[in-house]
Order: sequence, then C-alpha cells, then structure tokens
Amino acid sequence: MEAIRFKNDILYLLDQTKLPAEEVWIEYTDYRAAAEAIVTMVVRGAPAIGITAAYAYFLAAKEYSGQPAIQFSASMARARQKIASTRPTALNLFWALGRMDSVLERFGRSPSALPSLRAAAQEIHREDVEMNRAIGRFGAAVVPQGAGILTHCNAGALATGGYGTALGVIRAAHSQGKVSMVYADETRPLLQGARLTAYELVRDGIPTTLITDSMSGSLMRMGKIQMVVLGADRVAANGDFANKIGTYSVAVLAKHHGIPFYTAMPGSTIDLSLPSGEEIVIEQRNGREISHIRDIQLAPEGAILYNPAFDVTPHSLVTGIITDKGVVYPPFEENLRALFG
Ligand SMILES: CSC[C@H]1O[C@H](OP(=O)(O)O)[C@H](O)[C@@H]1O
Repeated sequence: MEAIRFKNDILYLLDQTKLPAEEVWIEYTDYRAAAEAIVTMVVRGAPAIGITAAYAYFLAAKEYSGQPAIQFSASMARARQKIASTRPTALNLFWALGRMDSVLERFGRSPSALPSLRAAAQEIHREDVEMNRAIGRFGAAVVPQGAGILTHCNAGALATGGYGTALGVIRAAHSQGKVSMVYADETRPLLQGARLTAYELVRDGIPTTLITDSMSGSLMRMGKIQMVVLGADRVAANGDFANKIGTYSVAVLAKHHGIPFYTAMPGSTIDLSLPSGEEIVIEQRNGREISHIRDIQLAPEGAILYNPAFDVTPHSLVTGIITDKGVVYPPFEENLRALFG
C-alpha cells in the first residue's frame, strides 16, 4: 500500500480525505497545489509530508527552470517558503526541504540543479521505505508473544513512503506470529485511526478492533493491552515527542497500568536541536474539524472550539523509542545523540 507515487515528473497522491470509502488518486504538476494537499491533509503523516514537500520543491524548480539564474533563485526561495508554511509540527517537512536546499546550493541555486533535485526527492522517498522496514525489524523484537497492541492515529504506509513506522512494527511482529489483536483508536477529530489504520490493517489481514479514544483505559484495565506503539511528528533531544492529540492521555494511562509505551519514527523525525518538547510548535487547526463531520453539525454555534493537532508526551512516560537505527532506551538524550548526533 502507498499514498505517494511519482512518475514522468508527475506527483500522484492518494486522497486520504476520501478513505476508506473511495480510493481517488490526484495528479500534481504544480507545487502550489501539492503544498495545498499538505494543508488540507490529502496527504498527511510526518514522513509522507516530507516526501511530498521534496517532490513539490522539484516541481517548483521545473516550473522556474527556464528563468535566468538570479530570477530562478528568487523564485525557488518563494516556493520553498510556501511549502515550509504548510504545517509547522512535523520535522520531516523541514528536514526534506533542507535536503533539497543543499542540492540546490551545490549547483549555485541555478536551474542546472533540476536533474539532481528530481533524484534527491526520489531518494528521500526510497530511503523512507527502507527506514520503515528497519523500524519494523527492530520494533518486532520488543513485541511480546501473543500481544494485544494499542495504536493511535495512523502511522502506517499512508503516513509514510510505505510500510509504516508504528504499523511497520505491527506488520513485522504479525509476520512473526506475535500479534493477537491490534486495538486502533479511532482518533478524533479527523478519525485517522478509523479511516486509515483500520483500512490498512484489515487489508493486510491483521486482526484489528476499532475503538473510540475513550475506551483505551478500560481495555488496559481489563488486561487486553500488552504494548502501546504509535508514531511521532517531532522528537526532542531529551525524548519528549509530539504526536497526534490524545497520545499524551494514552501514555499516562499506559504508565498507570504498567504497560510498555513505545513511539516509532525514522531519524528524519528526530530534532536534536530542541532540548525538550516544550519548544515544539503545535499546529492549531480549524475548529470546524471538531464541530462538524463532513458538514454534519455536531455542536451548537457559540461553543469555543479548541483543535490542537498534536500534544507533547514527556520522555518520562516513554519506555522506548523505536528508530531505523535501533530501539533507544533511557537516558534518551545520550542515546539519541549517539545514534543520530
Ligand atoms: C508516521 S508519522 C504519523 C503521525 O502523523 C499523524 O498526524 P497527521 O495525521 O495530522 O499528519 C499522527 O501524529 C501520526 O502519529
């Protein structure tokens, strides 16, 4: 399963706002439209956002490649800013843009960079899938035999270049016969768990129980959950991390019940420049995502609507961080820097 394709200089995105009812692919040759696809969450998930940003950067370079070098450089700076302004939390967006910037700089910010920019975007895409496979291998080793696993939001093939991070761990553990049940939080307000994680796992034949976000605590108390694994959008140097809103609540519940709590991500999500999660910028989204579901009004006019897309989980609640270079345990800062510094 994949959410992103690139062929003959055309970017194709699976419209995730329409899943699971419809599988609709949208073609992009204009970087502005690709940037809007990130804002409107046609494509979402930290690594998938980074890959899309890299292809959007290339599409901008192709559009402007006929300009004189000085004009081209200025056009690319404007395009980069538009892509960078789409969503603030996932480090992968800025990590990918930095990779593309370095290629452009190598060619003196001239149009001669175009072939190498195409190759760089494709390499970022390919590398991500390889990193997810490694995350799956390392993560499967910490999954208890016969585990009931709780996951939150969607950190699967649809959030990445393919295979997934948290769902990569689940896929690898399932292939080893270690998973008895996956419990997928529906994940209000945009229901990535119900619409995307359940969609991925059911298609893969992995046993999946869809639950509302309010059910995870009682399932833990009933002894149904032996492990939590979920994604991340940005990890700070001390191991604090931002992830979909509701992650912090799951972490507190897991701690209370003594259940191992893991987050999984590639190195492109780890931000060693941030001392702690306090510095992570949390995206605030339109309150209509809470008050309505597909234009059906759920709440009265006049209610104040608070819609942070993410929350920050302190490292004190984290058992381990599953990365493409191995599983990191406390002391997180020392061990993250040893692997990614
Ligand atoms: C593999 S990163 C997935 C990560 O991204 C999701 O957020 P969104 O759907 O708003 O892009 C969520 O935080 C997932 O854990």
